[in-house]
Amino acid sequence: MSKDVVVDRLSVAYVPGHPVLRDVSVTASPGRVLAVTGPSGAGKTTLLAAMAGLLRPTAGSVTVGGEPLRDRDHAVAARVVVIPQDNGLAPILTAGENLQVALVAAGLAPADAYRCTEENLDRLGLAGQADHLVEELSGGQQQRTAIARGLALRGDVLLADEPTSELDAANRQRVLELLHTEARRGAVVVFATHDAEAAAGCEAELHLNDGRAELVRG
Ligand SMILES: Nc1ncnc2c1ncn2[C@@H]1O[C@H](COP(=O)(O)OP(=O)(O)OP(=O)(O)O)[C@@H](O)[C@H]1O
Repeated sequence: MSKDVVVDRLSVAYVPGHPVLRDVSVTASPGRVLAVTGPSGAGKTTLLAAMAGLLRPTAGSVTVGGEPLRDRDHAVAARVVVIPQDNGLAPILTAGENLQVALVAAGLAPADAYRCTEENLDRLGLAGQADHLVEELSGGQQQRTAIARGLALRGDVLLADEPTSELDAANRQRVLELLHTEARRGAVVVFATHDAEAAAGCEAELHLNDGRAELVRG
């Protein structure tokens, strides 16, 4: 069965009566990259959080493979991987340990987790940083570590929140190519971005403005 992520007439409010997403509908499909664009505060992070099972809708639903998402545990079981805007790295661990811990927690044997960590740090140009504590990494290196961790988990759905915001031109290009590679292996890929050119390179683009959505392409 195709594992579409279907957002259907979704509304989300942090404060009752003040929705930050209103009646948003969009379908993200395997093999395609959906960019979520819109000004600061438009609701991009909120939409990704709802698609990750992190926020409960006030109305409407998010379904993955036809099943309404109940919570984050359900989303993890449905292999929905998140690369958060703040990177979500454990600062007391090294870059490598941040991947290994996540991979072992996801069920990999330690030897496989070690190999997968090396491979994915290398894909992000971080082979030399595996043993560095997160606090010893630059902002861009931290962001690439979080992306390496997200890719290593090989989700069926990959949700990335502004994954290129801290990157130089070469690394931005590298990360965009990797996101499209994830889609080519059959994942659903959704990323929030302020980068109009990156969004234009995606199969679909959803533009949010003040919580309302318009599918501008796809
Ligand atoms: N935890 C929260 N509690 C209350 N309001 C929140 C919370 N998180 C976000 N908001 C509000 O929801 C709205 C949408 O925020 P969101 O972070 O989804 O926007 P965004 O499009 O991702 O912005 P940016 O591009 O700046 O990251 C904003 O008005 C924000 O102030």
